[in-house]
Amino acid sequence: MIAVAEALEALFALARPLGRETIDLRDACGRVLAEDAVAQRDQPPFDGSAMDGYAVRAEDAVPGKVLTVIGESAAGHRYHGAVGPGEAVRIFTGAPVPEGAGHVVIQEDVERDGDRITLTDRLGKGTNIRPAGGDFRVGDRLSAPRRLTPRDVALLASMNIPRVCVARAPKVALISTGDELVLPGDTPGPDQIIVSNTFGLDALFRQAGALPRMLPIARDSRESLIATFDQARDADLIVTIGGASVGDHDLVGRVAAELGLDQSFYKVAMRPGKPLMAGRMGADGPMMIGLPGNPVSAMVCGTIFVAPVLEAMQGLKVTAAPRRIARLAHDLPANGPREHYMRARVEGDRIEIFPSQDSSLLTLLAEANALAVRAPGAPAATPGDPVEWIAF
Ligand SMILES: Nc1nc2c(c(=O)[nH]1)N[C@H]1C(S)=C(S)[C@@H](COP(=O)(O)OP(=O)(O)OC[C@H]3O[C@@H](n4cnc5c(N)ncnc54)[C@H](O)[C@@H]3O)O[C@H]1N2
Ligand code: MOO
Repeated sequence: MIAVAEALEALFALARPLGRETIDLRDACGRVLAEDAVAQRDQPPFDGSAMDGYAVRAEDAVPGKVLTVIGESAAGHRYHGAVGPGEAVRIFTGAPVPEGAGHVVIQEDVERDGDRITLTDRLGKGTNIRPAGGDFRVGDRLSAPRRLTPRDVALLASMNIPRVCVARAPKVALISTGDELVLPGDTPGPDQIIVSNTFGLDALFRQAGALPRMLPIARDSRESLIATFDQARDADLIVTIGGASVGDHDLVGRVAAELGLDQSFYKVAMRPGKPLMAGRMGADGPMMIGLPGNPVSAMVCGTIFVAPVLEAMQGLKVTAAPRRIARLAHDLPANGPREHYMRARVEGDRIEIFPSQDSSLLTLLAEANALAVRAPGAPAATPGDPVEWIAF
């Protein structure tokens, strides 16, 4: 058995960065920017008004001043001309500030009578003018690599970048194994259950920017597994679920070896997740990660191992899930010899670790928002003790 950190290192060594592709900006959210995006223009492209009001010369922006309105500047339609002494241009938010103007007096600070305005004595401090290029300038960059957020998409749009170069999304073939499994919506036989973690992992991998494909459930036979693996040849990563342990029907390791798996490791000193395996299906074949079948084990291993691998494949920093510290809400017994990832809830800086950690319990899985991490052999802890945790 190897330690979690060693397993992660071995996985990162197996993960190969994928190529790039150029896609429409509307499809870019959640993808990883592979090349710096470069602004094609200044924003704003002109000195613009931040408010509805009157553009006046800086020296005319004094309480009590009486000015003559000579025209209008609206968003999309500038005033062609300059503002002279004693003059004002009616202006609206987003409109170009006319030449000569150094201040926009908001309309609430003005009394208007025909073409004449009188500035009241309430004039605010700022000029209400947004300088040209004050947001970004042509040539400014959004640096790669970076997972694009909806906010990034807004910025890229305003930089006039309709298509972006992103890392290709890793193709993940998800293989569930077991005679006992049927899909949600099917009618299970008396000894059957519904696949669950396959769907959880599918969602998790999508969040990590991958394109998972759920293959038909492989039955507990060599032939069925071989046929299913065969459908996964074009994947970047094959993730199997179940059949990883030592039972008579746990065939994944044996069949994968028969199909050319060059195994990197099998078994990790962690709880849950011990029977994890990984390797590559031949020199040019897909990477393979075999997850344990227990629903919690599969989701924990998906979070701790597979999601970071998917990030690495997309060119993001090669790093383990970040850990934070919270204060324990109760007593906790000493840990055993394996690193323990315990379902927990974090509220503020307080962590409550669930009393049952049975790796089959999906209700507690859904209830958790954190995995408390306990080092091998950690001594008993008491309320207020610091505990490391990972978002889950
Ligand atoms: N004698 C031993 N028995 C077991 C050991 C051991 O070291 N010695 N390890 C235990 C540990 S730890 C785990 S974890 C499990 C993992 O076993 P497998 O990876 O072989 O998983 P299965 O036996 O196929 O399934 C376990 C459990 O999970 C259910 N399952 C499987 N796939 C799914 C799915 N896609 N969706 C929902 N549920 C699934 C399956 O029905 C079983 O109940 O082995 C222990 N045993
Ligand atoms: O380690 Mo198994 O993964 O406990 O449930």
